Amino acid sequence: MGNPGLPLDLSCVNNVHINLSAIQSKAADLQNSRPLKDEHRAAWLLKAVTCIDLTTLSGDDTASNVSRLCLTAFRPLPETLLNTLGFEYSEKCPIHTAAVCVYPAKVPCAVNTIRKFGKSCNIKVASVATGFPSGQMAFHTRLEEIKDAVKMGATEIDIVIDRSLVLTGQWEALYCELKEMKSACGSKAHMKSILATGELDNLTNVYKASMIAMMAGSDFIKTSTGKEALNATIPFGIVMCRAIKDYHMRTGHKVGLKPAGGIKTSKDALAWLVMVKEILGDSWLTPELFRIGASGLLTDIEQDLQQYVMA
Ligand SMILES: O=C[C@H](O)COP(=O)(O)O
Repeated sequence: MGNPGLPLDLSCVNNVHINLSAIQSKAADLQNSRPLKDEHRAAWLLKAVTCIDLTTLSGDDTASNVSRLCLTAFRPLPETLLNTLGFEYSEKCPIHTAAVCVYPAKVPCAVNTIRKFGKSCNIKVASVATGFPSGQMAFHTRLEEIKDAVKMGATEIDIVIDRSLVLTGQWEALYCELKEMKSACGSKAHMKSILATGELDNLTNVYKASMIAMMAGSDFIKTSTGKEALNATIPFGIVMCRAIKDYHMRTGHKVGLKPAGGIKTSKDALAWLVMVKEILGDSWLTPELFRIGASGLLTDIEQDLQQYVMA
């Protein structure tokens, strides 16, 4: 299922150098590109909603706030607002977030709530794993955490990579760890690999870690945990999209992108959608290939849509 991966080929990473100023200038071009036409803004914001992995990853998470999160995933916008925009919540339930994302201990609660209220929507339950957010746990413990989350019903596992393997150039060791993690996910769960880009020192490492993660079978590559000092930025996104494009050209396989961490405004969300459209094309703008991991984005999208309908 998903990305089968490739045998390790270090030639994909050995002679790579990513030019920081070229990426910064691409990011500036994207920022200065023509704003979205007003008549398309609502459609893009609704698209963003359907691509959200609605997240709660707090030390004080409880069963009730996880259940509430699942209900919000099921009905992310007020019904009146949706109706004004020409949509409705129906049996087929077209407007819902792609997934909820929680700690492993909260997977049973999320699975039960989604089963009860949102089954027809196919909202996925994603669990972070492998010692999130630091990844600094014994390897066997990290693998067990994946297996437990899958057993409890998570169908997407957001693993964190061991950043020390990137910082010391141990690409083969990183590949081997990720291969074992992918196999711990089994045939039913997708693996999303969190690179923690803000801790990888430079953009060349971001490209290399992206490539290794895809070769090892990651179904998505994800920027950040939301806990690093520097989280999802457009320059990181550009480099990851270029790696995804190179991997696609080489294998024909489409790997997804998940920016996460600090994405809080509709403007941020639209910037990511525009960047993905520009580099990877429209076919990546679906929940199968693009997610936004966010705990606090929906409120701003709702306010933006309210203003849009009042204008
Ligand atoms: O994986 C998702 C992130 O943890 C969400 O980060 P955030 O709380 O900054 O939106």
